[in-house]
Amino acid sequence: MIFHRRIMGVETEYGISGALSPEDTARYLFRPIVAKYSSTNVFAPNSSRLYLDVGSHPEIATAECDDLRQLLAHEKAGDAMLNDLAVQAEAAQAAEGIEGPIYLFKNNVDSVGNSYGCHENYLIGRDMVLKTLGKQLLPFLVTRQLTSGAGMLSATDGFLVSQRADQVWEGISSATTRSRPVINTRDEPHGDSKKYRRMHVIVGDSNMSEPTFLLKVGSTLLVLEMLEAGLTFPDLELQNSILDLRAIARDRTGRLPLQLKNGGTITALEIQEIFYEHALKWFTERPDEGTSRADLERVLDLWGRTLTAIRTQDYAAVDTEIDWMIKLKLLRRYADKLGEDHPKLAQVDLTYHDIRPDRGVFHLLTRKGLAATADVEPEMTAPATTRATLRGKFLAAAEETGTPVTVDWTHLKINGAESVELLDPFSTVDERVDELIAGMAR
Ligand SMILES: Nc1ncnc2c1ncn2[C@@H]1O[C@H](COP(=O)(O)OP(=O)(O)OP(=O)(O)O)[C@@H](O)[C@H]1O
Ligand SMILES: [Mg+2]
Repeated sequence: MIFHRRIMGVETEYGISGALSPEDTARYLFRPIVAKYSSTNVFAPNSSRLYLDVGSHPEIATAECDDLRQLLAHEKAGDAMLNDLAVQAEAAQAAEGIEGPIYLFKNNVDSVGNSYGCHENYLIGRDMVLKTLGKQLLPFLVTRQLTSGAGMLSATDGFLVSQRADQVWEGISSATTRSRPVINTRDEPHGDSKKYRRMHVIVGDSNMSEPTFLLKVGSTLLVLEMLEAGLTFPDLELQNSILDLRAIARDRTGRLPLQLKNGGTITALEIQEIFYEHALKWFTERPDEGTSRADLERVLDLWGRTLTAIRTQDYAAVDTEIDWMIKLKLLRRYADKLGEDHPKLAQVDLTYHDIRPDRGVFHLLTRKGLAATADVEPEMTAPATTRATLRGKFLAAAEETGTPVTVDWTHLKINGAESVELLDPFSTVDERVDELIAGMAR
């Protein structure tokens, strides 16, 4: 089965810091949520999930989206919601005499080396053997950091293209996400398990740059479609994906030879170029469904320009669009002024990811025209084109009528009554939900 219109969602974990310990800061952050819902694990009005997992990293999992731009709008809504909570928490702390800013970082590694994720979820058909698909996808995902990494200064190895490259330990695994595979095959479809699977990609970096986010997810959507369509690719299986992942992060030229399983070598840049060339052709054949042609065209355009920039080692054509190149350029400016070893560089590396619009370095670069945007506004209402709209309506009605309810990705329930199960993430109408809502109004 080929999903031209595909359900997808992105989970983003944020780093937190403030005057208090991360645990205490997170407690302040979630105070308004706990006051309203008596829980730190809730669904927001736009149908996304907001929660505090172990390790005090606030997380937003976007609602089910079926369009690339919509997904970015929901991802941005996550930033906006958490930023609001941080502003409130700062005020609450100040009122209690605890002075100092609260920072939320959309990055993937903290100053002591703990890592937290940005997971992508893609719906695929039950007929796909996830292990086989994963094997074909792995070379793409291992090398995708060249276009989509967020970049970081490592204490020992200089500038790395990706934050997550050193944090992933396995290729494909069904164990918990804590073993950090590139692809997690845990069978939790959040939908009809006879029809669907949910592919859980763990290897990506969180992106500050909107064009980079669109390229990261958009290129993956195109590659997934091509694999579902059974297009034949050369055998790109790598002998040692995880070592390669680390090596690629350290090689901005993309030219390091990687060992192929079936003999011979290939470079990361060549792997991306193969997928890109196939995608160009696929784009002319695929039906115009799901993400718009205009948006996919932009993805392909940026993908091609980025690969050219890496091939020529002249980043100028994309260094306002690709996260790691935007950051590298900025760090070089500081290094020229202050020297390579100046502590300010690590601080800039971190504050690049500060989500506060009036303070974060990335946002500053945007205002100066040094980082491009995709002109997408945060979306505070549920996606109208997926199951998320049903959850959104249900939550809105519950709020309006003061009805206590419990929801998750596949269930809507008025407390004390039977729950309604929504197994089709593509479905936007359901009489049972209408009845539940009508029942509330009575
Ligand atoms: N059928 C589906 N196919 C693809 N993605 C889906 C589907 N249903 C839900 N999603 C998305 O999957 C994500 C699930 O996020 P959540 O944080 O709850 O992940 P999880 O892997 O189930 O749990 P956890 O992070 O707690 O381990 C959301 O972004 C959601 O939009
Ligand atoms: Mg999650």
